[in-house]
Amino acid sequence: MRGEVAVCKIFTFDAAHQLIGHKGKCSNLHGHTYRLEVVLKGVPSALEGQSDEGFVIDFSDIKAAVQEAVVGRLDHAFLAMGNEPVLETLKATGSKVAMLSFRTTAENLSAYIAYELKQAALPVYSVKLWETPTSWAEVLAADIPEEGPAYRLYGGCDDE
Ligand SMILES: Nc1nc2c(c(=O)[nH]1)N=C([C@H](O)[C@H](O)COP(=O)(O)OP(=O)(O)OP(=O)(O)O)CN2
Ligand SMILES: [Zn+2]
Repeated sequence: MRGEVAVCKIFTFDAAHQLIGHKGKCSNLHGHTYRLEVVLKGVPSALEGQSDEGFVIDFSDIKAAVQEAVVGRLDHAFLAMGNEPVLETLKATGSKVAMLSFRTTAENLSAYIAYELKQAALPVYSVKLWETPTSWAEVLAADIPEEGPAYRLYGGCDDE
């Protein structure tokens, strides 16, 4: 839309996961320092003299909203599909688990994050999730179906 500007806030979080059935080393329990790039788009506020004048959205408000909606849940957690043998032990010993109920690929995680941020009423344009310094997945908010990301067709969500 005319006059729109994109703004981006970057986050990092640490998490563990295991891709059961992966043909390579990612079938092992392992961890990543994920880098999350959240891009929001909108027309900068024209409200003269207001705190938000000239902002699409205050970076500090993005930080708080993204932390609340996703990062707090994922940081220092085991990202679980539900089929990982280690899951019962983690639960029994009180370790932090984010029960996502989808295969925890970068593709699915970026779709999950974009969907959650949309649900939190943020004007999300895209979400890019770096799993390693050389691997990322990106989802455009406009490409997420109304009923939620494709992983919901073969997995549930939020059944912690
Ligand atoms: N399309 C996808 N492929 C892979 C995913 C994924 O989410 N989507 N995930 C993995 C593993 O989780 C793995 O941890 C990351 O794989 P990779 O980039 O191969 O990791 P490396 O440490 O080998 O990275 P290099 O920079 O190439 O050393 C696997 N595939
Ligand atoms: Zn991995």
